[in-house]
Amino acid sequence: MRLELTGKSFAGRPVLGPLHLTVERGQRMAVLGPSGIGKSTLLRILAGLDRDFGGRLESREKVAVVFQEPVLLPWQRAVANITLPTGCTEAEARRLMAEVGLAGQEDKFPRQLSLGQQRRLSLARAFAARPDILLMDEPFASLDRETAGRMMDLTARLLDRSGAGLVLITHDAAEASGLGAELFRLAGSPAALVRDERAG
Ligand SMILES: Nc1ncnc2c1ncn2[C@@H]1O[C@H](COP(=O)(O)OP(=O)(O)OP(=O)(O)O)[C@@H](O)[C@H]1O
Repeated sequence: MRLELTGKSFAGRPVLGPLHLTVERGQRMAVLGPSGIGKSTLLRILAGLDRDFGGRLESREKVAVVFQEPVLLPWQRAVANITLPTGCTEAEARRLMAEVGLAGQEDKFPRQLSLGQQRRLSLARAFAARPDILLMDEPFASLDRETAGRMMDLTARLLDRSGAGLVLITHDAAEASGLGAELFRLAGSPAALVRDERAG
């Protein structure tokens, strides 16, 4: 996908741009930057959730989004939280649930799962959609270190296997490097995207 952003404003206040971003299958990039700089806004634009911007988004790829808070259907069991939005088979949903360590939890409702389990469920759902590009908005924030580490390993494994590309929004450069992502940083006002020097 390719974004040529000339500018993004909220109520006349410029937040982003101009900036260019391209990401393809197999390519991993992370976008860092201070709170309020526009990281989530950029991700929403890439996801096609915000079309009110100047410029052009060209995207032929299939995209899946993982938000910081798992957005699940509270009245549906875990397995249906994967099959209903993605159209994948129940067997595939169960296979993915096992892969993210949720075997045996298929018939539980989201409220019966811990936050870490809910996040793994939303990760399984994202991969069930067979995306070309996975967009993640601080998916490991507010998890304890061990759970965050396991989620990262899991994400890396699923990315390796599927060949999907990644745009990861994060505050944490170590997390981004751990996933093998090229580091970019939003900086300035309105924010531009610059390659992080640590990326080498
Ligand atoms: N729907 C909206 N209406 C008006 N202003 C908004 C809206 N969404 C975001 N903003 C503003 O745009 C700027 C960028 O917000 P954004 O959420 O993209 O930042 P962020 O870098 O993701 O921050 P954080 O790291 O804290 O999540 C902020 O100043 C925010 O207040």
